[in-house]
Amino acid sequence: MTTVFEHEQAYLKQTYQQLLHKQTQLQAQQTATQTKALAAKSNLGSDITLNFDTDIKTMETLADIESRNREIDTYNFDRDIAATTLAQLKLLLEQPYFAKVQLQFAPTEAPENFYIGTVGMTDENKAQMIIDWRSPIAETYYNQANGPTTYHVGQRVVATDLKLRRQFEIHGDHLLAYFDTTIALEDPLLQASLSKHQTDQMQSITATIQKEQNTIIRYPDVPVLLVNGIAGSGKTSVMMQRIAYLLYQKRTELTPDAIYLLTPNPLFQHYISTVLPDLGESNPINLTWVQFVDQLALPTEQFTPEPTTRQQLEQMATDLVDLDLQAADFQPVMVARNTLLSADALAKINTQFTHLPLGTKRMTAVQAAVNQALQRELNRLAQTETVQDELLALDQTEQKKYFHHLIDPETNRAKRQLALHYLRIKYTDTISAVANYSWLNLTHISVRLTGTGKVTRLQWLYLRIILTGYGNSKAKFVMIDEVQDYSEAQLMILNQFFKKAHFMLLGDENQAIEPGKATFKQIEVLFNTNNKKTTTCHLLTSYRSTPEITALFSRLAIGDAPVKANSVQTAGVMPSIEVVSAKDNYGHALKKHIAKLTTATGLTAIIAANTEQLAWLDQQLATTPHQVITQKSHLPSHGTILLTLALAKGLEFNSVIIPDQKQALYPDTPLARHRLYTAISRATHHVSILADQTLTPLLNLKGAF
Ligand SMILES: Nc1ncnc2c1ncn2[C@@H]1O[C@H](COP(=O)(O)OP(=O)(O)OP(=O)(O)O)[C@@H](O)[C@H]1O
Repeated sequence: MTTVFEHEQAYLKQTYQQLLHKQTQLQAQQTATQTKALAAKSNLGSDITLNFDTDIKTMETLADIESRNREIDTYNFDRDIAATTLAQLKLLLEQPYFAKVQLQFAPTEAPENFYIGTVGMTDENKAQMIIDWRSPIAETYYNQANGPTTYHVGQRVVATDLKLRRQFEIHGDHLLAYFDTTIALEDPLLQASLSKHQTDQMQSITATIQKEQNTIIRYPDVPVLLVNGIAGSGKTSVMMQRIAYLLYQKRTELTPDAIYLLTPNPLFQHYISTVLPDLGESNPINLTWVQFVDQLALPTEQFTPEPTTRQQLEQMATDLVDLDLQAADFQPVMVARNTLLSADALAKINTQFTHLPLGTKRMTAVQAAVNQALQRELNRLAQTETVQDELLALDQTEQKKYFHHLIDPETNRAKRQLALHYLRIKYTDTISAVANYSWLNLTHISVRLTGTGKVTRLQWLYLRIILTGYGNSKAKFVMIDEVQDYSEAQLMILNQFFKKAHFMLLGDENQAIEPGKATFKQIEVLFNTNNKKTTTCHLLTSYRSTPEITALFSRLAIGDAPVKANSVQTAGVMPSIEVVSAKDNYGHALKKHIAKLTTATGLTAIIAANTEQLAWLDQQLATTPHQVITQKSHLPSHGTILLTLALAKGLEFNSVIIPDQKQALYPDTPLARHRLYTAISRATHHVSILADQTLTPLLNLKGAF
């Protein structure tokens, strides 16, 4: 009689062979398509007679080219589909699936097996061989409850009976182990995954997503989803899995370029960059706040560096309604070095629309009038002898540049049309400047509105948004990780800039390490605008840190509700807290800790409170091997690194050393408490806190250890 293990191993081998077979077939098919596409491309030149002598001939030639291009497009489409499937097969050949559920849909029916993998795959007969972890049926695996259960197919709830929930450890076609599981805390695959050493890049959590995390990943599409979770509870992981889930669920309408991801810094961007490709999906647009603002190419005005408050932006919006635009609030529109519309003329156009409130509606109306004037001017210029002579004097290269073919206008009308086309290209910059409201002097308006002679970058940007409707209306989702690091003003801007997008905001108030950032209450109020409602979810289990480390950082947590943090990691070692006395050498003690914690695998991070402390530590460690990590670095896979707390945000390390040099770095203030909480919670297994003579009062945890 075959054992369960033998049976599963045989099934795995069979599935693996099917995957290999499919791969071979697709590769052959792809080569054939490529050959056909190449033949069609090379025939394009020889089969088609290029004739641009007259308008009619030109149209016929273009139609011919168009039909050939369509043929090539079809080949390209087939090739792209095959390439996607081949990429999915590559993923599956590493691990065909990680779990199986056995479901019985009716007492009279036999239970059915469903094998769950990173992506779904059908066999030669189009029968489902592996189901995607994001498919409705896979929900039964993540619900983590054997017996009668349900899953969702759109709005429909399907009832079923989960007879078996089996997890696999698989490498290629080798079954290493299998576990039949019933409840979350006994999840052996989770324990196996957590006990592995952390790598320099974040890993996906597909096989071990926990129930509370699954609820968020599969949460219905709501306008604003706020995830409030303790350190290491999987917020970033959940965010990445939800992106993959949304891309699967909305695959006919959502592409990665309609998803924006706001992350703390470039080091973190690199850290998470392989998660989605490992799930068979492309990365969305990933920006830090600084990159977001930079790509908006704001003018290089002298903005005041003072922080911007929500109240200032709100006041600006209120005052704008009553503002009477003057000539100085406009900038002339120039065409061919001549003034088409002076500032006075623009102010006059504005007065025609004062029945509309000052804001996007009024500015759209003014813009339409400005655009009409511009088009009239281009029409007029197209009829002038100067422009027509300029047109006829274009050499062959220039003609191809402007028209993609050579021109030979036979009638005046044809000449005029070609001249207009030529002018529209020649003055593209002017046309787009008009479309981008360059005729508004936003700096002048913002200075008038603030009334202080000073304007911040955010005030300027906000004015542009509320006055001209500036923003990105193509983005469908905006995910903001570490949302506690954003001020109310920044969030107001993001909310208005991405006005059509749905938001997912993830953070931990206890990790707000800079002053002046938005609280979760403020975030909720701020996003509860325009009939939007914020839905809040909580994550209270730490997957990163051992119970001992989780206990230490959760004691530092402050908030409305006490943090009921727990850890699913197996027990580890107690954090070490050492106070180096005046007669001992602090640098020497530090090196001793580094030597103890640096292992062949995993990273040891020395987290400096700020750049000054980092420079000091770097000097102290001149003879100890370590790497200073900057924004542009990539994390090494092992060894000792030195980095600031700001850069360590969102990352994790096997061991963390927190040098509390001179104790003043972590005084008893809420902000210092957040900073220490954040630093400690970066550790998975070991924490060493090393104080110079006096221990921070924050760690005066009587009876804690
Ligand atoms: N369900 C899970 N299965 C396996 N590992 C998990 C799971 N959830 C989280 N982890 C692991 O726990 C660690 C912390 O996850 P993550 O960085 O996503 O948490 P976070 O809440 O964003 O952390 P922080 O806010 O402290 O930066 C990661 O190593 C992640 O892989």
